[in-house]
Amino acid sequence: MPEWVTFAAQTIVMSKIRITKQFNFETGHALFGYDGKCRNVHGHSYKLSVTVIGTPITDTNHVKLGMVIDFGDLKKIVKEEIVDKYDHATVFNKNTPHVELAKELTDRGHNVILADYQPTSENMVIHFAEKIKRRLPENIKLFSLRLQETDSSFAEWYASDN
Ligand SMILES: Nc1nc2c(c(=O)[nH]1)N=C([C@H](O)[C@H](O)COP(=O)(O)OP(=O)(O)OP(=O)(O)O)CN2
Ligand SMILES: [Zn+2]
Repeated sequence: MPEWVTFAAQTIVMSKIRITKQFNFETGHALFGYDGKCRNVHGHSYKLSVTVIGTPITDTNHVKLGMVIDFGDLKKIVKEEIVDKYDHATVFNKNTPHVELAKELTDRGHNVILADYQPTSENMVIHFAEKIKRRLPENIKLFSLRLQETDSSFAEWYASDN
């Protein structure tokens, strides 16, 4: 085997790599008790960036050779846990009188999510981190999440901070 091939293989074995996939979903929410316009029911085109970290597979017989995780497998997890649930749903804090509004909307056939927290981007990104972490294979770690509410506003979760 030429020397450069050995060198390349050794370099790949040693490297931890971060993989990011981005998602979009449209979700309504209201911040009960908030002292601004976001106390009203309104919506956002949320953008979620999911970054995981791991070592690319080196087994030459593995169908996922060279991948930390197949982007498609990461997409399946995030779609099932978050996008498919939150897209075109409205999130309310179930610990507030908004629970009545939520019930009325649900009874009328609307897609409502009752959260156990105020649905700020901070709390939503914490919740999403827990949901994604539970679905990742043992050897792949959630590195960070970035949840963007508007062009100028986003919240980030980093494993290293928590
Ligand atoms: N720390 C947080 N502050 C606010 C949140 C939040 O989740 N965390 N959420 C809201 C509103 O839901 C909404 O996102 C408004 O955000 P804001 O950036 O203020 O949006 P604007 O369009 O008013 O801001 P521009 O600067 O005009 O883009 C409020 N605060
Ligand atoms: Zn908002």
